[in-house]
Parts: sequence; structure tokens; C-alpha cells
Amino acid sequence: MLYSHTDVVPAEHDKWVHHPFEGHLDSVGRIYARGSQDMKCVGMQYLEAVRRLKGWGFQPKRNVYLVFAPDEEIGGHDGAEKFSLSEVFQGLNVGIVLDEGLASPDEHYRAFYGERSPWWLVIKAVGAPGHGSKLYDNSAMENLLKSIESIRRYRASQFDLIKAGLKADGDVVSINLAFLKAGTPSPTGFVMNLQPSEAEAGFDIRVPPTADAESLERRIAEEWAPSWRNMSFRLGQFKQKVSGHDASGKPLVTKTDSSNPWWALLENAVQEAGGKLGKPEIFPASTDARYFRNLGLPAIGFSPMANTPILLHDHNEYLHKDEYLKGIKIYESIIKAYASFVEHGSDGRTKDEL
Ligand SMILES: CSCC[C@H](NC(C)=O)C(=O)O
Ligand SMILES: [Zn+2]
Ligand SMILES: [Zn+2]
Repeated sequence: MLYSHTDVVPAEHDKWVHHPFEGHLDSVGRIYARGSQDMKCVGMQYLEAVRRLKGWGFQPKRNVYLVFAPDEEIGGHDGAEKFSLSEVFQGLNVGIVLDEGLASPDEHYRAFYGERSPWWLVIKAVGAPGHGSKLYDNSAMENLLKSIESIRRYRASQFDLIKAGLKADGDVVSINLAFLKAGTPSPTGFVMNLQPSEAEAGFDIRVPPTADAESLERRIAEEWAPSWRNMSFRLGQFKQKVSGHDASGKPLVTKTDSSNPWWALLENAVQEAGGKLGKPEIFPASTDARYFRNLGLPAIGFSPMANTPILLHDHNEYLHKDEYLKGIKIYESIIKAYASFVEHGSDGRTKDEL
């Protein structure tokens, strides 16, 4: 199953060099468009590759499904999640799922065998209000700031592992401040001489499949939002059906060893088409692939964009047309290999015969 989400994130039109929804091809061959990397390129490459394969009369031994679904950028609950649980999907009897990956600034394509889980954390502090000139303990703002300081120290400890070259992006816990909400509004802005009684901060946390999720939960409850400091917290995108682990607590990852023939087929197919594949990685953000891995299916994140800066969700997202066209050949090779693959049992009979 060649999977692609159809939605894109918004764009601030006036901050782009070309309009994000015009698909502008510039004089050096860059295609500027929101979704040019994430992931209109992939959806179109699937279609072009299938067209080329049909053009030279290729006969697949397996069904090849192209699936286009909405809502990935807002969690996929009404898109891939529902589809993965549907009878239609069950009826497809899918063997392998391909979904999106990331661009690579160097010559190696990147492939992802798992991903970090999104935990969206909101911490809230309450405290006595007071005059803006008064120094006192346990105000909502002071309590919130203590937590933010502690979270920043933790963030730095994780970031240092990446900076020192000890860990890759997908192998540490990331935590970034997404919003701050506090203060008493007034017609001219905010009241300056009133310390507010409530303050909130929201964080985007990403947790690798191998991380100790329980100890992180404890850290949130005991250090970042302790009730003894008048704090509380809530977590979104968390402890949902797809939390990065299966029912027995094992990380939801796709094997990239000899036990998974789809991995070797991908490696060979990319090589045969003249591409170079880097070492398989954990995707640092989230993709719809998690819903299919959650069913025990192998799923690989792969977007063939080498020699390309990572611009998903950024201003001026672009893909060079040469990379785009090269990617079609890469998919042609992968689809050919995948659609020709027939699994055999130990007695030589195909899986379907068994
Ligand atoms: C939590 S669902 C949102 C999915 C989105 N995916 C990407 C690739 O940006 C993200 O990681 O934020
Ligand atoms: Zn995407
Ligand atoms: Zn995205």
C-alpha cells in the first residue's frame, strides 16, 4: 500500500518568495509550493511511477493500492486511524505500507522504521493574585516559571546529546514551548500592575519508542507540574490507542533485519535505481504510519528527496524538479520489486496457497 496524506499545514503567504499555492517553478528548477515536500511530491510520484510501469506493460503479482487520506496534520483520527480500523482496509490484506519520510540535505535518502510519539502537554499554575509591586512566593507566574526552568534544563540535556553527536534527532525526547497563556486583558493590552491568579504553558513533547515513558510521566507529575506547587497538567495525543507501544508494551517499530523481506527489497530497489539509502532511522515527528504499525504491519517512511534542505512546515518549502523526477524512477523500482514479491512458506508454497 502506497500511502499519502492529502492535507497540508497552512502557509503565511506574504512571507514566501513565491505564492505557496501556485506551484511555482523558478528559473533554477525549484518547485515552490506548500506540500512540495510534505507530501504532494510523494503522492504524485506514486501515480507517475505506476503510469510508467503500466506504460511498459509491467504485470504485478500482487495488488498495489494507492491510498490518499486527509487529516494527517491534525492527528489522522478521521483519516488514517479510521481507515486502518475499517473493513475496507482489512479486506485489502496489505503486506507492506509505505508512507512519508523526510528530505535529506546530503546524497543519501532517508528511511524511517518507527517514530516518536507526540505528547502534547499543558501545565497550569494557580496562585494568589496581588499588586504588581509586591514580592511574594507562590504566585501563579512564579510557580509556572519554576516549571519552565526545570523543563528547559531537561530540554538542554537532551539537545546536548544531539549536539555531541551521541544521539540522532529521533532518539532523544524533544520538548518545545508551544504557547504561554497568562495575564489579565484590558482594552489597551494587559493589566500591568496585577499579578494573575492563573498561568498556563503548552509544550510539544516527542517520545522515542524506546524511551521510558513511565519515568517521563513521573517527571511531569513530580517535577514539572507538582500539585504541591499548585500545579496541574493535561496531556493530549497521549495514552491514546497509538502511543508508540503495542499492547504488551513493545515499541511499535518495523524490523530492518533479515526477518523483514520488505526492508531488503526496498534497499535493493533504491540501489538498482541509482539511489543511496542511509541507515534506517526513527522519524522525529509523527506520521500516519503509526496506525498501520499499530496493527502489526510493517511500515516504512520514505520520501525520495536527496540533496534537499528539510523545509516541511517552513516558509518557502520547495523541491527541485530533478529530485522529484529522480524520485519517480526510485518508486518505479520499489513498486516493481514489491509487486513482484511472493512470500513462500517453508515447503515452497506461496503464503496464499498455504
Ligand atoms: C500528532 S499528529 C501531527 C502529525 C505531524 N506530522 C508531521 C510530519 O509534521 C506532527 O508530527 O506534528
Ligand atoms: Zn506529512
Ligand atoms: Zn506535515
